[in-house]
Amino acid sequence: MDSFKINGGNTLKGEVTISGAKNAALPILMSAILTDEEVIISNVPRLNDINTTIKLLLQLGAKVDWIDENTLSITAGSIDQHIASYELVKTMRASILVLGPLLAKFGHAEVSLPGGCAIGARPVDLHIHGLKLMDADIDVEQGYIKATKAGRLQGATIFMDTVSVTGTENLMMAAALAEGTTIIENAAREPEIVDLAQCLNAMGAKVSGAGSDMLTIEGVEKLHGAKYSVMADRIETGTFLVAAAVTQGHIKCNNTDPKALDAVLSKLQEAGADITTGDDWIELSMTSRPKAVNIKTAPHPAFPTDMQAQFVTLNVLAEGSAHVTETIFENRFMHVPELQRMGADIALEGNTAIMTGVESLTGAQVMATDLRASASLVIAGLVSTTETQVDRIYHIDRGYQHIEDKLQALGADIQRVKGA
Ligand SMILES: CC(=O)N[C@H]1[C@@H](OP(=O)(O)OP(=O)(O)OC[C@H]2O[C@@H](n3ccc(=O)[nH]c3=O)[C@H](O)[C@@H]2O)O[C@H](CO)[C@@H](O)[C@@H]1O
Ligand SMILES: C=C(OP(=O)(O)O)C(=O)O
Repeated sequence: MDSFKINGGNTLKGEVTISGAKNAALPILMSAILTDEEVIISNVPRLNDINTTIKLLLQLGAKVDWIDENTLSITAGSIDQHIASYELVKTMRASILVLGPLLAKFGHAEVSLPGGCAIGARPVDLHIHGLKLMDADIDVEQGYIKATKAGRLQGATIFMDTVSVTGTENLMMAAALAEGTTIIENAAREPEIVDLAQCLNAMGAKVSGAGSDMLTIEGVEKLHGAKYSVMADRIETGTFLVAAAVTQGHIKCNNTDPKALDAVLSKLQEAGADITTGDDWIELSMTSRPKAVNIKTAPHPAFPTDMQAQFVTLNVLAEGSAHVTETIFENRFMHVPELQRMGADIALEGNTAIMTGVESLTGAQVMATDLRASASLVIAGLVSTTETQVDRIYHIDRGYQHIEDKLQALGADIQRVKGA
């Protein structure tokens, strides 16, 4: 397993190009299942999760080719399998996103239940409930969700008890080919939902209301091919901005969308960062130690859970004390014990971490447990006074394209050490 060796102390300076968003690309790639025609998707990040998605589409029988470094061509007309196996689903929970498209297009889907992961139980009951309301027959047997529908799914009004991002996406994709109109109430409002809706509409779907908590999807009989470019990764952007802030650096993130990062930018400003934005760039300059900031995660447009771990690291090094409360996932503080081993002062009380900033951290051998926890440990390594080794970085490779190359270009001393 690969690890990172980081020698902290360098100030991050320069420009970084932000990649396409993992969490938008995954549902968009799956949406190609809904049409027999070719879908060309650009700004696709080169990530392990994308490789897993391609493997899954190929196993189903789709034709998938890279046209250039970040552009994929997918033709799903040849799909003749409808099963997403445990082997793939266990490495990527987002594989659940094949359920809606396969069922809507072929009337049959078998998808392994994803099970829990390091950050929480992560059930998929809302996905199943919504599809049942659309008249699908669904059984859970031997660890698999087995869904069938003779004829087209039926439009329905679906109230989501809890705001779910992939739940909303799965139902939106299923509804695109259903007979009649589907209304999704208490829908997720994340920018990635808007991106998927725009891609579906480019394929001929009739989705409106994306970005609000009520989606209306008028089902159509057929979708057609399209060309679509994936939105920028707001979490990658936020991660680089926090990394620059803790090193008291000055960076510009290009190819990104400041409008998708309101909550994060406002917390960085509260921490003392000077932020300037343009249509597709964000510049951050930090000339002093950050000030501690209180955070509470919640669905968009509130502060994203996927930026929580990075802000814990910022607070660990900040002037003052702060609370970080995680309201989305029940176990998303796995980075805390690792940061404590580097000298962080953090107390955990239920779903709240209470941090009192220290002036510096010392390096240690630490273990990445999930994607954003890994990012927070890398950021801690950038400012620690002795060498940090972050193990199990396959987690980080799920969601950050060439993170060490991008950090090196900004002046960080970080090396990938190849493992067995
Ligand atoms: C691939 C992708 O886009 N992943 C993102 C997506 O994950 P994901 O879509 O899996 O997360 P959800 O929005 O579904 O989860 C939100 C909450 O709803 C609960 N829940 C969800 C579905 C369900 O059927 N039943 C249920 O109870 C979850 O356990 C969690 O407590 O949104 C999360 C919340 O912004 C992000 O952290 C992930 O990065
Ligand atoms: C939790 C995340 O991803 P996933 O839902 O794919 O596990 C994430 O992107 O931070």
